[in-house]
Amino acid sequence: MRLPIDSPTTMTSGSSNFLLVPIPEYPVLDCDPNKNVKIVVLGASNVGKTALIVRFLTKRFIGDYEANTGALYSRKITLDGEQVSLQVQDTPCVALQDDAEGLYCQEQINRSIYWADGYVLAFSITDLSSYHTIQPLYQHVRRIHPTGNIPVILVGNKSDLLRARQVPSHEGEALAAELGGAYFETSARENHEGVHSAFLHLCQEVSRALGGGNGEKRKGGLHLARPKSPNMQELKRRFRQVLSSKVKSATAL
Ligand SMILES: Nc1nc2c(ncn2[C@@H]2O[C@H](COP(=O)(O)OP(=O)(O)OP(=O)(O)O)[C@@H](O)[C@H]2O)c(=O)[nH]1
Repeated sequence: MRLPIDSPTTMTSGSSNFLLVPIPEYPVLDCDPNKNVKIVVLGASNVGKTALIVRFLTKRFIGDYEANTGALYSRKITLDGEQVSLQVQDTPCVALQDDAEGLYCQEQINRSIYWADGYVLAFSITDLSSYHTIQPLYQHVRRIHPTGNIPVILVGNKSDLLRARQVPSHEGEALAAELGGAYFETSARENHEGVHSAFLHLCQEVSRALGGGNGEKRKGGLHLARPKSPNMQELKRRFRQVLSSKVKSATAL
C-alpha cells in the first residue's frame, strides 16, 4: 500500500478512514554507517506491509490504499540509549511463480534487498498463500546475501482477524525458527505495541550486526545507492491532490 503523506491532518471521508500521516524525513548522509539501520519490509500482496510500517512510525493505522510502489521512510530512533538513523523501505508485493518454487520479484525489490541490513518478512495469518511465499522469499534474500548472518523477523499480521485465521501460530513459530529469526503476530489495525516490539527487535539485531565483526564484513558489500522510491515531492503532490479533492467535495455539499 502507498499512503498520502506529509500533513498532520486527519481526514475522514464517507466510510473510508483517510489518514494523512506525517513521517519526518531526516538526512542520513552525516550519519556513521554503523548507526544507520536499513530495513526492508517484504511479503505478498495485501498482507499489511505499509500498514505495519505506518503503525511503527506513527502509531497510527490508516485504511485507505493504493498499490504500493515502494516508499522509503527515514527516522531517528533511540536504540539502547544511542541515536540511530533508521530507514524503512516499503516494497511492492512479491508473488509465487506457477511452480510455487520461484518468485515474481521486481528488480526494484532486488535492489532493496541488496541495500538493506534487516528484513521484515510479512504474511497475513488469514492468507495461507502469503505464508507460503515466505520460504521462497527468504531463499531469494539468501541468494542476494549468500554469506553471513541475515537479521530477519517473521511477522504474521492481521492477528485481530482470528476467525479468518489460516495459519496457526505454531506454524509461524516453526518457520521463524527455520529462518533463524523471531516470530511476531501483530495487528497493525488494532495494536501498536506488538508492531513496535517487532520492529524494535529487528532494529536491535541489525544494530548489533553492524557493530560486530559480521556487520563490518557486510558493510563492504552494501555501499550502493539507496533504492529508488517515490520522493517527497511526489508524495506531497499526491497529498495536495487528495486535499483539494476533499475540499472540492466538502464545498459541493
Ligand atoms: N484487519 C486487519 N486489516 C489490516 C491489517 N493490516 C493491514 N490491514 C488491511 O489490509 C489491507 C492491505 O494493507 P496494506 O498495508 O496495503 O498491505 P500491503 O502488504 O502493503 O499491500 P500491497 O500494496 O498489495 O503490497 C488494507 O485494507 C489494510 O487496511 C491488520 O492488522 N488487520
